[in-house]
Amino acid sequence: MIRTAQLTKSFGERTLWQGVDLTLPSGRMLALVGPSGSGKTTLLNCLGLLEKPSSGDILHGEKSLTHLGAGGRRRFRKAHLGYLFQNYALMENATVRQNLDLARRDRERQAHALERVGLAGRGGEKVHRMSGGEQQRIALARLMVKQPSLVLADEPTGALDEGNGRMVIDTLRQMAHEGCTVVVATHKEDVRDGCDDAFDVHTQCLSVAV
Ligand SMILES: Nc1ncnc2c1ncn2[C@@H]1O[C@H](COP(=O)(O)OP(=O)(O)OP(=O)(O)O)[C@@H](O)[C@H]1O
Repeated sequence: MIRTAQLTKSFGERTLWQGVDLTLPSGRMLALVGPSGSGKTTLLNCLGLLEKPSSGDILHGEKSLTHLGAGGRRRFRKAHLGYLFQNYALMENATVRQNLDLARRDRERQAHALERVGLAGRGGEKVHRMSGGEQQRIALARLMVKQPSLVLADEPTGALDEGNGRMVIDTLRQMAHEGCTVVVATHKEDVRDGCDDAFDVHTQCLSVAV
């Protein structure tokens, strides 16, 4: 389980959020909501150890993650974290399969994941020839192959039509069901409604579903 303790982030004089205490239990989906510029992506980046908070801590069990060095952060990210970010972070000149190999070289899992995201049989294609929405779905397939314990998703339905958007949320829900924690930054009401809990980074109000 990951939790934050009095987490605060400022850029210069401007404080985005302060004293954030969040518990992220496995099996649950948390939506990060709030107006544009309120700091949803920045909070995701901090949880993903891509950016440092100004103060406070992020804890995995009793272990502080904010005090890890570069090597420790890299190992933690590799072992535990999965990202579904807007730039997809795919190797564009490689094939879909080569991208999935980076997560885990398990052809059976890969085939299942590609089928789940509607890209069955496309493993040999070069990523840069595929559409934005298809690339977003490759990133989702890569997550399914990796099976991280914490998934961080930034507007994961952004480039997708309604049906594929629903498929993404259903897949994240399935991953939560299998025991991972999912955190989703979103403006979209249907995505928020698909999550269990919601944290408004602007008002710092947490709504928990019972
Ligand atoms: N490295 C940085 N230096 C200074 N300001 C930054 C930096 N990174 C982000 N910001 C500022 O922090 C604020 C929050 O940005 P962030 O992307 O986290 O918001 P957001 O809630 O995700 O917005 P949106 O919904 O529009 O994507 C913005 O005003 C942004 O300009």
